[in-house]
Amino acid sequence: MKPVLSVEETLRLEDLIEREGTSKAALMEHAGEAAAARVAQYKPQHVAVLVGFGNNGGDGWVAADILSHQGIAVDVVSPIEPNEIKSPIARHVARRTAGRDVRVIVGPSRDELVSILSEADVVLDAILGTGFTGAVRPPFSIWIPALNELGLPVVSVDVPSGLNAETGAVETVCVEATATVTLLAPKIGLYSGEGPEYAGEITCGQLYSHLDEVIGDVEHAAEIVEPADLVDYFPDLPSNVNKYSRGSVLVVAGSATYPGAAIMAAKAAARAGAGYVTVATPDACANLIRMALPCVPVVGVPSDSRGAFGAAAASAVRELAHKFDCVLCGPGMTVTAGGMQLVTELLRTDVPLVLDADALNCMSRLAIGGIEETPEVYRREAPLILTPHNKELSRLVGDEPVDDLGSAIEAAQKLVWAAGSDNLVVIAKGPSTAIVGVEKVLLPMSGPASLATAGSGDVLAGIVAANIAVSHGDIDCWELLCSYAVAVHSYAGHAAAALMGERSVIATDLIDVLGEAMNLTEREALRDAGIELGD
Ligand SMILES: NC(=O)C1=CN([C@@H]2O[C@H](COP(=O)(O)OP(=O)(O)OC[C@H]3O[C@@H](n4cnc5c(N)ncnc54)[C@H](OP(=O)(O)O)[C@@H]3O)[C@@H](O)[C@H]2O)[C@H](O)CC1
Ligand SMILES: [K+]
Repeated sequence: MKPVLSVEETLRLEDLIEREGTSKAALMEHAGEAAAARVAQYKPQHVAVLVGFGNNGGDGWVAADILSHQGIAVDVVSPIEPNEIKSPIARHVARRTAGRDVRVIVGPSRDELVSILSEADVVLDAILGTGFTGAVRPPFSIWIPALNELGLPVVSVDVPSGLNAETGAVETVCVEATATVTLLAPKIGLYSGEGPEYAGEITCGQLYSHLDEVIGDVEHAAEIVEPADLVDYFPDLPSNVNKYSRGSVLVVAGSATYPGAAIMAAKAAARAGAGYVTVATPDACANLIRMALPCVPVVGVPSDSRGAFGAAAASAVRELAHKFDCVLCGPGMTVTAGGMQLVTELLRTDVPLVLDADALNCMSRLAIGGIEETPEVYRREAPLILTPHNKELSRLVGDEPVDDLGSAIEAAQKLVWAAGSDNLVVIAKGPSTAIVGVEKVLLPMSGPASLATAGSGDVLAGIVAANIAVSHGDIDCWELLCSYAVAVHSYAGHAAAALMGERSVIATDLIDVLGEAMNLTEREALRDAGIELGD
């Protein structure tokens, strides 16, 4: 797993490295080397380097020098003369580079800038990095749209200029990068808010060879899950299993209004490897679900007058629950008094539990204000996995706004820290999903746009429940198990898009390709771990 840092954590890390004997000036030289190496991959003959006033600009000046030594024509565009740069280390490298074989253009007009950029094969964006805040001021507010309009390949240093490295917010304008070389460790803003939209392909510049020895001493905002991290998470399928010992899931879901959610969650759980899946659903929709799922037993429990779980459903489901390796509750159930009783009862059982969709909305109504104020409601011994999207997560923490990765992580941490249990994990779903446990925040591979379709969350909930059931509790890190489930879901998005076209994917397509998605996840993990693949 690769740590992802906030801006403050990055500064702490730089200080730590300096104390170990590597100066910030030396880090800037390595940053410039990493940026130059990424630009050189485009095999350019002519490069334009846009530099700002700070150290991000310093990295650009170093890169310009290296690229010109490789025989590439380099134009450096700066808002001020090298001598006027305030940061001593950036000023030093700027003056050094200006004395070499590069063309330096200071303070060009918009038209001059466009004509310089038009000659370049690749542009290096070293305007603004982690020191940027607020709205982009002139002249960069003129440079950035002019650059974007040309549509050239752009490599950004550390973060695309205009992106807030902490929040991923773009207030006014931001460089649309083809690639970003982030320095030392990825910045959280690249994965949050609008970061993924602007950053292009993210690689990390290795500036310090002993990073592994010091990074543990700096707290980090999150960790990126790499394919190889999942190499131990492929459930075996030994020949001596039966349908029960493979892992059983009870899906408590559906209502007369939303029977389809129960169908998708149950089918996804079965396709994701659970040997025995049963649906408990209100009587009102039980027959419909039976017809749709011939391979799944469907137990009808008392409905209310609207065809949702009624008051007597809770005790009926509690009786059933303890016979299963995992219970998934929520898809399509709607929020009713019966549903709230049901969720309360399930939280009291000792069966691993996944709460999704309206089970989360029921849960948020079990307390006034944020549910984290009354953690006894959801604190339990057995694993509890919550799978909220931003709105559901916001309701769980007393309607505090949750609108980007950072605020989602914060809200999820409130919940897990209040309960203080290793067995509680929040899968905070969004364009970038975070998996939040007491000690870890993991960022699994983000999924393709094809996953943004109704029912996609029901499918993910089914995959999570199946993997919990299949593991039979033999798991030392629930966050990684959830990352595996999210990765399978993402690969299903890719596989379904390849078959159907990205715009056409619907949730049932994801279920149909789950087998292929599990194979893809496994193959990628083995390849990343350097394990030879058979034919
Ligand atoms: N992580 C590492 O190990 C290393 C990172 N390096 C690089 O350094 C930058 C951070 O450098 P810093 O000097 O702190 O900040 P920036 O260069 O990103 O930006 C500061 C300048 O930007 C101006 N600024 C700030 N906000 C705005 C705005 N809204 N509009 C226009 N200009 C803005 C600011 O001007 P002030 O007037 O506010 O002072 C500064 O001039 C990091 O990202 C890496 O690229 C080092 O190479 C060392 C290794
Ligand atoms: K930049």
